[in-house]
Amino acid sequence: MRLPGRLSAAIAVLDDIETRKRPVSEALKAWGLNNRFAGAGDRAAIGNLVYDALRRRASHAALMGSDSPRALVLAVAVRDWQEDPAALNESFAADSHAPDPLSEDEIARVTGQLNDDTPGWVLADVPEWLAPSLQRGFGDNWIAEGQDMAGRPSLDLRVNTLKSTRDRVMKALARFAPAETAVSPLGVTMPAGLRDARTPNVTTDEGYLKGWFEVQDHGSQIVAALAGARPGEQVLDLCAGAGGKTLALAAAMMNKGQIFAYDSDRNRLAPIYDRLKRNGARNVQVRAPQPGALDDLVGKMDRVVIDAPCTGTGTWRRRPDTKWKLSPDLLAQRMTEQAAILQEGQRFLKPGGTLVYITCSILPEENDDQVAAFIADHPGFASIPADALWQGAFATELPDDLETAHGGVALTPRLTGTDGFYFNALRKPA
Ligand SMILES: C[S@@+](CC[C@H](N)C(=O)[O-])C[C@H]1O[C@@H](n2cnc3c(N)ncnc32)[C@H](O)[C@@H]1O
Repeated sequence: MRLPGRLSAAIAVLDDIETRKRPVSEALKAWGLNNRFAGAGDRAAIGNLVYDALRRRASHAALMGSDSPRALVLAVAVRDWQEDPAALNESFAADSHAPDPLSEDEIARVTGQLNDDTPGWVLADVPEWLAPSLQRGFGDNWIAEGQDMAGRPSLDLRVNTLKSTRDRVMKALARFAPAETAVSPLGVTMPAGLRDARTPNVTTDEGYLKGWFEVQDHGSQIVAALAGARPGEQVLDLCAGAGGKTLALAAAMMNKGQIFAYDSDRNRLAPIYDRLKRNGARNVQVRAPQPGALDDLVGKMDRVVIDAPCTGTGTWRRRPDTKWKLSPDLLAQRMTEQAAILQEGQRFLKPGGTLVYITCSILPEENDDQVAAFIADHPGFASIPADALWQGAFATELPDDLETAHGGVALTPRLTGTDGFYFNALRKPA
């Protein structure tokens, strides 16, 4: 397929997402199944067009005067993929799978600029209702933060030190030109490509199958390292999910001590068993959800890690559709869950133990606000200074702009080139 056909396909996929309220991945998969002639390169390019359209949906739509799938895809082609509209129209004329040619009005719009009256939330490509919250969290930088959250993410890997080294992994993946991550000493990163670039398929690599590395965003690696789990400790991973953080904690503990991995959702927990095996993580006891599953751990843990359910606003680069689906009700629901899990998690700590609170959200309501409310309700708990944790984990100074008002650490695409993450470690009084 040439570009015109790929543009038509992206328009059809966006149309399907809108009319059938389908998740993006499902709509892309369905398109692939119905168009088996399309190769892997075509499918990747169409996926890139669709995701790019959703990443900057608000500003594309404002410029085009329409949020129709066609308007969004034409905006991606010109604004993001740097296609020249006249050249596009020439290629459309020569391709029977092409969309209709761009009209004069469309060309004028797509080559124009957003005017000075454009609202901040459009410039930031974020939902209008979240603008005050982002402004509160990021001050004058909130538009720049939003814009970077509308970019493409890198592909990051965490080297599993139970089985390999960074040098070995970098050599095994040399064909993808990997680089070392800026902060984590265990990370390997491959920058996002432009236009129709394909994301390297590392999970079919022999090294992956042998457990040498896991796919994990660099921000997730940083917060897992900041959690500070040490060999020999008793650690409860209360929201373990598929085990991304659990595996990092097991490696940091060098398989010594004990991690209890729990999640209230059996289905989310299910992949953890295979992952533990592949990673050679032997100090993890998975506790499936059932009444009393954690009763024996009350008051006994050195560390409780809460990788809390959240809005996922820090992962907008990867799942831009969720940006536009998020609602005030869903945010309120997550906040209620977070407060309850913090309350639940602290019960398992022994005196002097550490409560680690993590979200992949960039909203203050889910981050500093939760910590402030928890501390107000639990006198004696206090944040462990973030600079000391950072120094301990990475042997470098904590960059000033990463520290939050309540002693947490905030990571964002703009600040650290990672997904958005929040971290705060609270010590229980001894
Ligand atoms: C951010 S995800 C965890 C991701 C995982 N730690 C990782 O690194 O791959 C949050 C998890 O919290 C779980 N969860 C939600 N409410 C919970 C509760 N009350 N107790 C335990 N887990 C809960 C969800 O099922 C979800 O898997």
